[in-house]
Amino acid sequence: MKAVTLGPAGTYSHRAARAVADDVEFRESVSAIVAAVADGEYERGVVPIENSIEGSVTETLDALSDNDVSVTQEIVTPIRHALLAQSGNFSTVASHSQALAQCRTYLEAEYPDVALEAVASTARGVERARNDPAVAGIGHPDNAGDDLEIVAEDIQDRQSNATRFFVVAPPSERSDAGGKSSVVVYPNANYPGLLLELLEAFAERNINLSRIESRPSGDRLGDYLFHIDFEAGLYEERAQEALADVEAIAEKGWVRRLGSYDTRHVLY
Ligand SMILES: O=C(O)C(=O)Cc1ccccc1
Repeated sequence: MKAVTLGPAGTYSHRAARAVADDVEFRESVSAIVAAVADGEYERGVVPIENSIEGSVTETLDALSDNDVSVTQEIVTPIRHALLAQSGNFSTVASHSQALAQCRTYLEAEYPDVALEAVASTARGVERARNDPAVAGIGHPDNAGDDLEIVAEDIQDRQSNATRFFVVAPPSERSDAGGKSSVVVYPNANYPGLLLELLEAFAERNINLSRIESRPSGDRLGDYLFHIDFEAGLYEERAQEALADVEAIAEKGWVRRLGSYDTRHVLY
């Protein structure tokens, strides 16, 4: 199976993608990965959706509402960041914006004067460090190779740092089987109690929500769509009933069923 994920080689996304495919290719942005799967170029894509320290990856949420894809699995992995450089003497730290944010307190305490540079991925930051002695990268310690020093390990601000990835697939792969499901809801309406009604559709059927995120629709200020993850499979009657209610509430907008899936924990 051929999968596409965030590159170059060595990103956390790459490590997660290896658990689902033997053949992994790369793109430089989450939107490009989801679009490549929607276009049928790849059978699977692996994208970060949420981190335990930094929260949602908004680019992923937006790509999921803008493209017709399904979610076939979620992968949860621990994230342990290392600082990699040619020596301890550097003036810039380059990494993915999420990695820089996950190490914010450490960097402020240990390197208050360095410049922070957000690049497309952690592996891209490590590549910057490999090419420039004034730059350090933050990434998985395996990226050090023979030419970079591991200046510090486990530099994330909390010891427990986990990221959740979605495995995305073409819409034809959408499944109703699985312990969890994800939907995107655009009510295209705004009245007191709208969100309460959406939540009641699940609460009344004893369906636990594991996440709800609002994202601006992009059409006008104050207009939102909602990303909802819940702990039931779409094959279950209670889930079908809840979504029938949600669809009625969103009659002026739309509901996108990303599908049902199971969770896989990947350690590396
Ligand atoms: O840049 C990477 O390595 C990614 O895969 C994105 C990311 C960044 C920080 C934590 C988890 C995933």
